Amino acid sequence: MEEGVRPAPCRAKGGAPGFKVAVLGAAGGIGQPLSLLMKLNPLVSVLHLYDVVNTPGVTADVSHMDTTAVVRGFLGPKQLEAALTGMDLVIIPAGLPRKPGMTRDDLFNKNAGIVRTLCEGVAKCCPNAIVNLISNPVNSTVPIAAEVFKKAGTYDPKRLLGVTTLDVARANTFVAEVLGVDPKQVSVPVVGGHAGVTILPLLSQVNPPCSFNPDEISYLTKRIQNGGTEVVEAKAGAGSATLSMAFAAAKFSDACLRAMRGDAGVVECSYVASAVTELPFFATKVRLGRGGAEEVLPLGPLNDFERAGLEMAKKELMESIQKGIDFMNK
Ligand SMILES: NC(=O)C1=CN([C@@H]2O[C@H](COP(=O)(O)OP(=O)(O)OC[C@H]3O[C@@H](n4cnc5c(N)ncnc54)[C@H](O)[C@@H]3O)[C@@H](O)[C@H]2O)C=CC1
Ligand SMILES: O=C([O-])CC(=O)C(=O)O
Repeated sequence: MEEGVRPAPCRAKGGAPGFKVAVLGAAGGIGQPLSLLMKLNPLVSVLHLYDVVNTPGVTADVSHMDTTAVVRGFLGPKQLEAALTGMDLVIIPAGLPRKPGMTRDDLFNKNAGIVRTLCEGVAKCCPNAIVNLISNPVNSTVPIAAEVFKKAGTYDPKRLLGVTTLDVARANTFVAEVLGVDPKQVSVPVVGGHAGVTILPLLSQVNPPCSFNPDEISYLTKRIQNGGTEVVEAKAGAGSATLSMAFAAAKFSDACLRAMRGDAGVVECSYVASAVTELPFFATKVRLGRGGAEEVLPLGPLNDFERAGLEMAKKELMESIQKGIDFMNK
């Protein structure tokens, strides 16, 4: 038998400056590459990896990367509180992914309870942490998290952010393909929510300014709205987007960390508590700051096609939000 790993005889000099970040669901399809990417982030000094399975292996593996962050693993509900205590940022990709033929809402029954439990842990152990919520259906899980925090008396709407960065990444990629340019040069605002018609790309507000013909608008809108389903079908039962999602989550979390450090002008799309429409939650551009979503930015001018899309998005979103709130108040 191989010898076990004994603790290193450290000459401790105190912790490196930086933020303490936890990934909940760290052993999953998103969790593993996301943990790797967070270990690469120089703004992270401590990285806690929590899951109900397999975290010892993932932790041992990621911890051997010679980057600054100190990595610790936590396994199962008994270790949730230790995983969360003292965290500045909590990223949550825990929960079931879709299989072909399912909608994101079909995940509600399994994932609502998982998100509730994990957010109860956040409220108890790191009530001031900023939360990046990835678990689907995001349109409902963010309202669930808000209700958990309200019940615990810790709710600050600025600190709860639903991650919709993958919609923006897809929009940038597909628009760049049509325009024949590098996706890095393209910025497409995607508003609304994170499922089907609630994903509303604002092609009239693409930066740098450009125009599309009706065929391009129809193709791009459908492809962006169906990006998740495109991956689910291509994976044919083996899950949903994991690598592009880990990339998108790492990008969004890095933006949160830079804003928490005090960088100015950090703006990302995110699904947050919002007064931009009559709905209590909505994704738009938000200005990130030390306290999270410091300012929710307005929608900007919409064309007729986008206004019609907004009405469809709001109808579906309203039901998903109410379903999340009802889950917590039944
Ligand atoms: N917001 C977005 O844009 C996207 C969201 N997602 C969602 O992210 C979630 C995760 O997707 P994958 O990583 O592909 O799934 P996965 O099944 O590969 O991994 C999920 C992980 O969560 C863990 N888990 C389950 N219950 C838990 C609990 N109570 N506490 C902690 N961990 C728990 C599992 O053990 C597993 O390791 C899904 O709900 C999926 O729909 C996926 C892609 C994009
Ligand atoms: O489609 C899914 O189920 C996963 C997801 O949210 C995405 O890839 O956008």
